[in-house]
Amino acid sequence: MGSGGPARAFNAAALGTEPPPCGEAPFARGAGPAAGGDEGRLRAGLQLLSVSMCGPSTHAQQHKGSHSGSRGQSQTPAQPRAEGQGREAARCAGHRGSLCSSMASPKRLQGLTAATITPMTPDGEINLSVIGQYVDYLIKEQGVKNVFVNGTTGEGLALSTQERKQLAEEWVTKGKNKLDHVIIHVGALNLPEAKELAKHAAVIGASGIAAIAPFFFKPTNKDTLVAFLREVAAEAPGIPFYYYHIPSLTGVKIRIEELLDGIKEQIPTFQGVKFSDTDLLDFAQCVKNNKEQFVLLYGVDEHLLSALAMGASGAVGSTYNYLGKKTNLMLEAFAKQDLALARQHQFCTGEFLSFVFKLGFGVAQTKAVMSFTSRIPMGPPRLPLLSASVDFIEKAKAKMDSLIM
Ligand SMILES: CC(=O)N[C@@H]([C@@H](O)[C@H](O)[C@H](O)CO)[C@@H](O)CC(=O)C(=O)O
Repeated sequence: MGSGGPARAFNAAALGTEPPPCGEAPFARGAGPAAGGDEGRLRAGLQLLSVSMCGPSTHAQQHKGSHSGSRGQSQTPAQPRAEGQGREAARCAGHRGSLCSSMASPKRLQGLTAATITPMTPDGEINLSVIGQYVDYLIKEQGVKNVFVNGTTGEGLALSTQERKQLAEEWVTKGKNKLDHVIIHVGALNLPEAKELAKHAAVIGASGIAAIAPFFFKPTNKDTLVAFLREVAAEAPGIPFYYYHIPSLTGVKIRIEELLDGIKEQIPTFQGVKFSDTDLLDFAQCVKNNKEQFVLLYGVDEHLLSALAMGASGAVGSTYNYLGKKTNLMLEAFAKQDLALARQHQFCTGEFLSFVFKLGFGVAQTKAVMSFTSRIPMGPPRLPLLSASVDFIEKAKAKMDSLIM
């Protein structure tokens, strides 16, 4: 499976194949042997793509009895033991034991990562009581074993620092021995808060941290952005750092190709980018120049197949909460070079999103969709976001039911 699967030439003819309807069984069509000579073009895109479902080792297997004090033993070259890791381990030793069994995983982040929703009670408090159920749902129902906590979908910037810490702790605790990666988004509008959250994430044993660029007072060039990120990353010197690029929301449009040039010298724990943008030229340049060094995770779910063709290492997004299973089938088809089938799965996600976009779709509506698909109550969003309407929920549910069987 994945890059280790039998080499088959890219089926150029399949490019013109009409995809079967959304509900058709996987691998029903287009899986025949290849005719075209474009194998090399896709091979690059396949090499680092490994479907998360196919990864045999679980966090539990990798870390039986481990503690962050011994984390260095299992690191890959991509995660060098950073200076100051001992300091972090020492901090961890002083922290309450149950959280300190370290989520840091020697496995590179790949496959699907769900950008988690923050469950809330009807009166708008964060609802930690359903996180355990949420973890089990993602694994069992969606085949997703990585989470990105307190990001956009998680309303991270609408939460207090205290709430963000509580959520981070709950995800690490409930994900222990179950999830492969718990990445905590620690970005904030001010440096002290981002640093505090980064330090906290390291202490509780998160597998990695990510940060957006601050977006009220914005960095105006690469150097100021790197200076900000460097200070944040330095608070968690033993775990990977990912830059969260989402220019549509931050307005910070510094190109990632430029950012990555020389970044490792500035930020030793820099591991990759969560690329939530549609500039596939920038994305492709990042892959071309840095694929072996960095994890390049794509964040526009409806365009994921295009990013896979460009060589994405994996994806982080909101729809993997409820369309993870479908998207995993797409990754699997892509890894098998069955482009027609991969496209069929992408079209399904696209059909749902295209439908809900017309109704008005954002984080609030994502919460509603997740509530009816998972049957875990996600509650309302926090102001200034408003709850999805009953009309939206009925229409979105009917559409989802027509696509997923
Ligand atoms: C703007 C936005 O919310 N983008 C989503 C996508 O998953 C998005 O919901 C999806 O592609 C539908 O447009 C993610 O990139 C956000 C994300 O990963 C996060 O919650 O941090």
